[in-house]
Amino acid sequence: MDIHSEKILILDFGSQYTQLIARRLRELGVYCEIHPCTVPAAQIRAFAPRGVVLSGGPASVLAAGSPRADRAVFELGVPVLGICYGLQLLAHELGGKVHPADHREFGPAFIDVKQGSPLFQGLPPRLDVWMSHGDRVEALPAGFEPIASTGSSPFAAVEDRARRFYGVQFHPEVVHTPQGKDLLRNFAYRVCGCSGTWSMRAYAEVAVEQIRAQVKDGHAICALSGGVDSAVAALLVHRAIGDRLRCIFVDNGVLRANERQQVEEVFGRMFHLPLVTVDARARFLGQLAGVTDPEQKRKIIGREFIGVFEEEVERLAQHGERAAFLVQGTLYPDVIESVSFKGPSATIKSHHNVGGLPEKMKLALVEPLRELFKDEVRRLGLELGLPKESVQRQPFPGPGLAIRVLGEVTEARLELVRRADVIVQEEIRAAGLYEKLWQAFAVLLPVRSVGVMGDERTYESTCAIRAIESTDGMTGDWARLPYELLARLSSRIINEVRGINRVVYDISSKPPATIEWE
Ligand SMILES: Nc1ncnc2c1ncn2[C@@H]1O[C@H](COP(=O)(O)OP(=O)(O)OP(=O)(O)O)[C@@H](O)[C@H]1O
Ligand SMILES: O=c1[nH]c(=O)c2[nH+]cn([C@@H]3O[C@H](COP(=O)(O)O)[C@@H](O)[C@H]3O)c2[nH]1
Ligand SMILES: NC(=O)CC[C@H](N)C(=O)O
Ligand SMILES: [Mg+2]
Repeated sequence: MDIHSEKILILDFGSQYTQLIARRLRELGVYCEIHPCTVPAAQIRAFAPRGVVLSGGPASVLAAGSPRADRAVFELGVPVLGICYGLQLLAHELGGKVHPADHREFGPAFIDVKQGSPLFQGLPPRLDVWMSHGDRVEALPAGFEPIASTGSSPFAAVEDRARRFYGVQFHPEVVHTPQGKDLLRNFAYRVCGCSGTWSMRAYAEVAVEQIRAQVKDGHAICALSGGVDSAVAALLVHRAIGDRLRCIFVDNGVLRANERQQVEEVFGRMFHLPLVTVDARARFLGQLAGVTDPEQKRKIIGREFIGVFEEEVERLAQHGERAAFLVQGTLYPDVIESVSFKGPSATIKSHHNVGGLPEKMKLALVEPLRELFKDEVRRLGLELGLPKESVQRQPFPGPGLAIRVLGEVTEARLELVRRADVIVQEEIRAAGLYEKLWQAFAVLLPVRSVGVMGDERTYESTCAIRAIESTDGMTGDWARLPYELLARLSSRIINEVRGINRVVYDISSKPPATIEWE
């Protein structure tokens, strides 16, 4: 079965919404990939798309050096949909005219649709849309006709039906264009001839076959954290190669309450995954002793993880098991971030990175989730029988509580944040908010303050609560938790966790703050 026979190529010109185009198409059961607009023609041909989408972008096609796609896209004989900058590029490249508009359009607008185009089939004659542009198309290339207009622009949507080229000035991929998904469905199904064969079930089958073909012999190791990504990757690989998989869970001493027991329970006893827990608490805490700098903490943890995995590979070798493969839960956003059209970005914090592992240990990578977004991984997890609690688990960073204990990481301070975190988890769940929030957790600050409890003076630690709404962790807003919930959190933590006498709520969004405090 080739679930990749219906593929759409998205060329990225730097729009903030490019990923949304991919999500919408995938929701429609159409496999697609985002590539930088600079991708060479040979690669485009090899990808063999059923259609191409040109994304929006911040540049103006009128500016010298603004991004272009290889002209081969227009010669593939497949449909093209230009969105915003993509439309302007179509017009500019094929002989039309683009100019800065007198009236820039930002925000909601409506378009009047000329009936008859496959792009608008089944849609009403007037549509609410979302605009965000300063340039506009003033003259169409030969062969093109307008198919929708706004009060201020006659070319809100255009087509060259013979060549199957389409362009829209608005953004069908954003939720503020309520029927945008129908338009994208029309493009994918009616214009490109896709039928929506991409599903998580089909994906799982194909992935399992591919893993079998890749891991023909030898063992594969997988660092299993109990998080969604590594769990789903491990389950897929286990399906493919059974007990040639060795999962390694590291108890690094900075886990949350009961985390080790839960992971062993779910993956060992429930899924019969061959799981080894390495008790490395002393090793990690020993190395972290006295360290307060966040980057240094992260680097130590990354290094110790690698050390533990190396020792495990060595131990397997002594038992005659040659580990030749490393399973990683790399997701599609991780992949696109490294190939994006946009330039390299500054290092904000070093995410503990198991990525340092393979080269050093000469293991081939098995990354069965490389094509998926987080919500797709969650659906795949359900498909593979992972319990709902595991699938909906909020992300938990590899460096664990070490980066949620600001200042020195000691057993005593870890215990404070652990106990506060249990209360946060309980109350957030009880309020029915766990799945709505990207993350909610407690942070122990290196600050003591004066309080009065039972007529006694206290001078104890401060705990901050972080609750964040986000779709991908890249940006986020602090959650407007109900006051009653905040009150309960504060009173429970202060009453139940001896050593904390003050609770504060973090009201910073990302950016400019980050989600974790270190
Ligand atoms: N305690 C641990 N033991 C073994 N491997 C770990 C541990 N913590 C993290 N890892 C490895 O680091 C990788 C990255 O961690 P990350 O938190 O990004 O992913 P995850 O834990 O699988 O999913 P989630 O993002 O939902 O927490 C994990 O996929 C896992 O391979
Ligand atoms: O596996 C991980 N290793 C790390 O080193 C790491 N640091 C942050 N995070 C998680 O990533 C998301 C974004 O976090 P920040 O806004 O703090 O950068 C949030 O979801 C964080 O919990 C990590 N995950
Ligand atoms: N959102 C976009 O693609 C904008 C395209 C172009 N930069 C303009 O302002 O018109
Ligand atoms: Mg994790």
